[in-house]
Amino acid sequence: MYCENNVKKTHTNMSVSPSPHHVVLFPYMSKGHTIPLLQFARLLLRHRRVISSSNDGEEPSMSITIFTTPQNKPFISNFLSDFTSSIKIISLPFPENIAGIPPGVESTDKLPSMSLYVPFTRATKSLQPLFEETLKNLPQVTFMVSDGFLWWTLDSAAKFQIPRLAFFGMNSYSSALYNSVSVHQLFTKPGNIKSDTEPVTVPDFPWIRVKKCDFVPVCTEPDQSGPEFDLLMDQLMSTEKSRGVIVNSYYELESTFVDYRLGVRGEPKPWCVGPLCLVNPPKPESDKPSWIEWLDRKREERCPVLYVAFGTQAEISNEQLKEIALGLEDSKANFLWVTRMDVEEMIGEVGFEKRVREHGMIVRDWVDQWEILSHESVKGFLSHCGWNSAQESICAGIPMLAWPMMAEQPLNAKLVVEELKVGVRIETEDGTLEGFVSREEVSQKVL
Ligand SMILES: O=c1ccn([C@@H]2O[C@H](COP(=O)(O)OP(=O)(O)O[C@H]3O[C@H](CO)[C@@H](O)[C@H](O)[C@H]3O)[C@@H](O)[C@H]2O)c(=O)[nH]1
Repeated sequence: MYCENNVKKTHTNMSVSPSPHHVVLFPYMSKGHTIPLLQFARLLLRHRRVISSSNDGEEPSMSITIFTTPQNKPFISNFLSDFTSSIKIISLPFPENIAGIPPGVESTDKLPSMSLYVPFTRATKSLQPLFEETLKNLPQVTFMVSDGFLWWTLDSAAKFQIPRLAFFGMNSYSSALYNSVSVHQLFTKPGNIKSDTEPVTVPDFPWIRVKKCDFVPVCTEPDQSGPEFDLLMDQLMSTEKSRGVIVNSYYELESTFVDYRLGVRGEPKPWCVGPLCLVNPPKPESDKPSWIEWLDRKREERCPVLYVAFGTQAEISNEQLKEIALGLEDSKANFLWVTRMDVEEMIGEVGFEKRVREHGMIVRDWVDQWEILSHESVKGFLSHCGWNSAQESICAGIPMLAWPMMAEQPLNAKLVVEELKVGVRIETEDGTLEGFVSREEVSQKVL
């Protein structure tokens, strides 16, 4: 890519490099999509250029403009607070008066329900006129990376002759399986399967068996129409016409599936730029939140800790939450549970936190998950297998209890359990994705 060429030039000639590249990033308004693109910004800024041959002065070989909306700007500024001189953040107002979406909600983790994903995502198109007005007045842009969900940014990029790369949060294993299942019409051909839970062999990967419920319904229902399907088509078409796809993963982790994707005709080239969690800067020792102090104490007591977290979008019923809480309590394992929910209130068990106080801590704040997974006390991760969480766990060397809940998470769980063999699957009672998980299943797998 551009940055590699530039670095080569600076190192071979040791002469003053050409003026820096200017990159535009436009993350989708969801933490699981925004975080890896911000990490990608960090990665780009690591590339240095020589600015003076006399004193070997260097500076980042790129400047970056990040587009977002007002409510998301503080998170982004905070995340990249050490790079203020090379990064500019521009807020475009998010539309109001969208049916079902409360005013001020500009990120999927704040949505009352993920069933609002389609109107929320469609609403982002109203940012397009101001986005283009702003692009007109920016210094020349070398390339743009925008989220695959923001399909309309391809048209904006084309208007200004900017090469656009699409960022997709999925790994190559999941993308390859989605592609293969679709090409072979494994689930969409009528009569091919008897139930959503029947295992079927994937023709391109004969050692893998998948179930219909491992895939989002919009991709497997024979009747392929409706607002969700139309949105998906817009996103896929715009990705197909892009210059490339940025993937937060690495070749060595899933080479068979990267090779498969490289061979798909008509698809833009995937660039594996991960694992992006490794660019996270170390935290200062002086700045310890209470949960890190708690983990420090567990290290002194030589007690291994299970980290429990289900990402930023999972929707868990009160009944299911109660089984998780009581399963963790029964297991007697030390656990650190990060959740936005008020567990006691939702499970109707006042005193739960006090009861488990000796071995469990529940945190409702935003945490630095990478810092937690990197802590010596953490020896396991009960996770929904969002790709960021799963890859962070792999990079930190922490085995997972894989409990997928939505999106491509069932495939991430298969990758973790069956291909990489670094996790154990939590099973629902009926084998479906939405099925119920008993407290016994939780406590037995934890042990
Ligand atoms: O208090 C918190 C909570 C989360 N995180 C981070 O937030 C990210 C969450 O991402 P992920 O684990 O992928 O979960 P989701 O938020 O559920 O991610 C969505 O986006 C992912 C990437 O596309 C998909 O793989 C998931 O299925 C989809 O639900 C991770 O980097 C976490 O480290 C924190 O740092 N602190």
